[in-house]
Amino acid sequence: MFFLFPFAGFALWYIYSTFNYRSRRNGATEIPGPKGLPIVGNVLDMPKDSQLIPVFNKWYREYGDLVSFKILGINQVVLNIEKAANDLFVQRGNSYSDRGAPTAIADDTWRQHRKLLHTVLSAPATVRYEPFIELETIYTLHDLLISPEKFSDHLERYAYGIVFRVGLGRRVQDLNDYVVQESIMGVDETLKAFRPDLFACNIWPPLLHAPDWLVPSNKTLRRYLARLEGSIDLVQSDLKARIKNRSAPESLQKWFLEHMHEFDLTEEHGAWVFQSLVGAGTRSPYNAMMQYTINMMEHPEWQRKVQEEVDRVVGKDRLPSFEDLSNLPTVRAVIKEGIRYRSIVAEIGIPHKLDRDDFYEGYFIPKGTILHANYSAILSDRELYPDGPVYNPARWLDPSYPTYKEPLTSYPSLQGFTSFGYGRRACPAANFTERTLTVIVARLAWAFNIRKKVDPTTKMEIPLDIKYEPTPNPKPLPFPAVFEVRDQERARVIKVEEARESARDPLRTKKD
Ligand code: HEM
Repeated sequence: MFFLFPFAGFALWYIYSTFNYRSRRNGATEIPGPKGLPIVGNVLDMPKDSQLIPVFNKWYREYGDLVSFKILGINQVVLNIEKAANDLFVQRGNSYSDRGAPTAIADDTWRQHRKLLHTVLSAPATVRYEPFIELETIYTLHDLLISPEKFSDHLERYAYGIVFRVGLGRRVQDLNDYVVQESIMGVDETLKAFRPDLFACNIWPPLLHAPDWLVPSNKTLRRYLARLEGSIDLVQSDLKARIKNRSAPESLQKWFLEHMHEFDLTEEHGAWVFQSLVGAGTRSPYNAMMQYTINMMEHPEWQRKVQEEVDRVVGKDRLPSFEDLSNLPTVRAVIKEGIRYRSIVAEIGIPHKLDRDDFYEGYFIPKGTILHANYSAILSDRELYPDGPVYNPARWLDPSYPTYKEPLTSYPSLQGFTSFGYGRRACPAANFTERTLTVIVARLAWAFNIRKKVDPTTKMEIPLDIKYEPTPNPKPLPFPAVFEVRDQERARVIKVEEARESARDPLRTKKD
């Protein structure tokens, strides 16, 4: 009997909100979009096992710059042009900055979280961690030298290695680390929760209290949150024990615990902030490195250009370092274009939720609407990107393109780039990402040729057929690639550096 309550509640809410909506709209036009079915809306238009981008792009072609659809009575809007994303997410950021996902932090403390994130990820703060970052790159080059076929694991370990070392003062030796495994699970589940059609309680919060047999995603969500809390507790108590016995190395979380009085946050909040750093700060850089791998195989001419630049600036006898980055615009261009290209083929933004009724260009956008920036459309805009979806790093290096900016010692840069989001929810780590990605990519280009695998029977290169998971910020599904050290002298430099730097690693334990 009780299980009928959510249904009855839903029906009443649906009828009420339909009538209420008409009066609030006050004669304004509705944003055009595909007509859905009664009650369920456009649920059936959502592809269960593939990406949302093709659906959003099809609607863009059919309905225009702004498209609206509904999932179980909740309005959703897709923004297909930069102007609309800027006008709403940036100019009216006060009202368009909620997340609206069950795993997102929903209370008002997120503003304090942002303050903390901006403080710890600011340029001066991260410069302190450059030696740690270089150390992680050396481990990665060494891993790739020893077992190049596991390139995907090594690049993922780098992404985790950086955030765990800098953020939490933990070393990640491999992906089997328990806390890393829990984080990978956490990131996977969080990203699913940001899809408009998964996690029923995301769409209609009272369903969180429905029985599991009725809403199976509730069980998944509870299990995931419990595991996540367990791993956060583990990291936090481990760190506190090490602070107490004075063995804790420098890390952003240690810094927070020592400066907590400057923020209106508790220890638990702080722990969640650093969990969000792991959640948000591992998948995207890993994807960017995988995209670099794919692009170097698909565009060997750009691999040659990057290697020529790195060799000219750095030479053969030492690894590229942070001091070289301003002289490596091609490396930065290849990274930025890779992120743009990936956003076009595989990423929608993380949704923003509107917290009041609003009117925009004659349209009514009701309170509670979930808005998605369609990066694929925005980053292929013909005015800014004349050759649209083509992978072309020259657009950042050649004055004939509208995206070119000088001086090349600073540009291309990831600061303020669309792929990092908009307004108050924009990625706080563009600078941190820029530095951690540029140094690893410069070192990868210096050390390895990346090429397609050759079929031993036909002796022909195996063509790439890259597919992505069906979530926002998806991982590419496994694909083959060959990482080949460029020459034995470079292999020697990597081995020498690894031996020297790992001996100095403050997080090395006796059993390593
Ligand atoms: C290629 C690398 C990266 C890309 C493309 C990227 C992109 C994004 C995007 C699109 C958002 C959502 C923005 C919005 O809602 O409008 C975001 C949020 C966030 N990113 Fe990044 N990011 C990257 C790397 C990182 C790294 C390395 C870290 C941390 C070390 C990080 C930490 C965060 C955090 C904490 C948020 C949530 C902010 C909030 O909700 O208030 N990101 N990022």
